[in-house]
Amino acid sequence: MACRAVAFAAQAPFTAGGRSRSRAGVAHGAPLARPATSSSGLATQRQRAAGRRATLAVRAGVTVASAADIEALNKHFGIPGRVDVIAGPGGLPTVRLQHACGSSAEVTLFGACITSWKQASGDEVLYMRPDAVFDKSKPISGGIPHCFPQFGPSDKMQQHGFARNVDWQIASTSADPQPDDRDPEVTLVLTENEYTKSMWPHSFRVVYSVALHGELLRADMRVLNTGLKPFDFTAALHTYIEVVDVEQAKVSGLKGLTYLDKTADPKKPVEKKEEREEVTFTGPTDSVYLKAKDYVELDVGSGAAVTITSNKWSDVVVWSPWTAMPDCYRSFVCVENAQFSTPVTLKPGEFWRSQCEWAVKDL
Ligand SMILES: O=P(O)(O)OC[C@H]1O[C@H](O)[C@H](O)[C@@H](O)[C@@H]1O
Repeated sequence: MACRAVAFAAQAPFTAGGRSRSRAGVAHGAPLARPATSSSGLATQRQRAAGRRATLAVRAGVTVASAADIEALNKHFGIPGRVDVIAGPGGLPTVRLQHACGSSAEVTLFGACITSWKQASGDEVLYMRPDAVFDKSKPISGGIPHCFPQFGPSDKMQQHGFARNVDWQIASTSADPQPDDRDPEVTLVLTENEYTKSMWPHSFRVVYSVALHGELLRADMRVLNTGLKPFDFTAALHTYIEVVDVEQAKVSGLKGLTYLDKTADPKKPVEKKEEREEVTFTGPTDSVYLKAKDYVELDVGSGAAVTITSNKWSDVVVWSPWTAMPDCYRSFVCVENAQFSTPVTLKPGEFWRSQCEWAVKDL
């Protein structure tokens, strides 16, 4: 693991001094997916969608966040040029991280969703579904949304839990003062409120840090039981990755694992064994690989792969909706780190921590 950013209280805005120097990236110039909806096409789509939703939000009298709110957050937490609070998609307050090497990432406070991760070349790695909306009427459909405290359907709460459907708070921002290693980072926090308690009667704190280390994206999630009784949870980082075409995409690192095939009925999965060296896509796919290894790779079909290295996430989910989403299924695959097969039990005062790193490599 590379060194962590030194925590830097953002109340005193930090302007990194010293010479500016980019780190060698993971895959400078690696050719990323360029499907029919290319990265630039996607970005344009996203801006258009954002514009549409902003208009709707005003018409409906919904205030996503005023410019003054965003300015105040930026004044408090911004580290100019490295960590900036901006009006993101649909005007949602969004933290933009920019690494000295040219890479960037964006995280919305609504849902703590990583909506964008770009390499230094400007290539977007993540995928935003065309039906994504940014007015808080539903979770953001794309990027890396959270599933917490529930992965999948539940009788007690919405599919995949409430974390992707509520506002998180910025706890801190940082940038490493070492001139060679300026990892911009934001830490977001979610705690219980009346809404979460109506579905899940527990006191908790989720602390989620997102950082850029060169072109590599890093997420660190901690869940703390702040209440007086134990609770169980499941979770996932529901990562949407853009591919050239779903039929050219391949996931490796899953051979030999037992998986739950949820395609027929998510509530009654069928247990199977993965015999394939590379998982390819020829129809709807919804598989939870149990006790997965800490490394999987998604070949996006352009001569590049997204590598996913994790720690403490027990399972990997591979999902393609296929023609159930006719407008977009060809352009993405979800490869998700999940904690599903063994729910985590936390006693009062206990915490669980998991980490994940995404990088791009040439094949
Ligand atoms: O549409 P969403 O609620 O975002 O869920 C999208 C998908 O997420 C996961 O990958 C699950 O395994 C699927 O069963 C589910 O359909």
